[in-house]
Amino acid sequence: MSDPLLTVADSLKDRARAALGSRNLILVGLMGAGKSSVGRILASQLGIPFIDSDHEIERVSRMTIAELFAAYGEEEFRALETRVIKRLLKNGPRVVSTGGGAFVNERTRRHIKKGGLSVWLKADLDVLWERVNKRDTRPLLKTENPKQTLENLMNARYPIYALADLTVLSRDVRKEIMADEVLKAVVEAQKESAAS
Ligand SMILES: Nc1ncnc2c1ncn2[C@@H]1O[C@H](COP(=O)(O)OP(=O)(O)OP(=O)(O)O)[C@@H](O)[C@H]1O
Ligand SMILES: O=C(O)C1=C[C@@H](O)[C@@H](O)[C@H](O)C1
Ligand SMILES: [Mg+2]
Repeated sequence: MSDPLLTVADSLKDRARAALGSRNLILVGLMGAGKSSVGRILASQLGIPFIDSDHEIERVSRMTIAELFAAYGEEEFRALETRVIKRLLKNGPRVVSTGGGAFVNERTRRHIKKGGLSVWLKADLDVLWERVNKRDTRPLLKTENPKQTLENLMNARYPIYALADLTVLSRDVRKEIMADEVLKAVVEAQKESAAS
């Protein structure tokens, strides 16, 4: 006999995959929200490719994000990020995890809105801080008081991230559970748009 729990999980993946069609699933949100790690799980569950825009930027430039910021400054980095994300979204369906500032940039946001379904992984300050303070690779957090900087970024960016199509609360639960919550949100959104 088939395991009823497995059947439910399979049908969630299948329903989310069907709801997505040829659209990309694009994760946005602050550093540490889980875009890269949850994105990878989502892609494997949906059976579609996963791409992380920060990794792609590092691959094409053959520099780290920190080196790019140091050598060219944030403005040049954002221009490169816009171009890379525009290209990544051309061949859906894919799961695309974006850098923390991507959706805040108006041009990049336009490409994301056009390129698929955007999901904001929203987390509170303590969850984010617990996750990001373990590594010092993030140039924007190289300040006197990085936790305060993170809070300032939250205040400035949360109203913009809220423009994403869907919002999923990123909590301190396993990444697989977070991925399931994203799949459920995708299915629910599809049901709502079919009903309207
Ligand atoms: N649900 C979770 N539970 C526990 N740890 C998590 C969870 N999600 C992410 N993490 C951990 O938090 C850290 C940051 O996650 P991740 O790199 O996925 O975030 P991000 O949103 O891609 O950040 P960035 O914008 O800096 O790339 C990683 O060490 C990851 O393993
Ligand atoms: O929040 C941000 O603006 C950033 C987040 C990272 O993903 C990188 O894209 C870069 O460090 C900038
Ligand atoms: Mg990431």
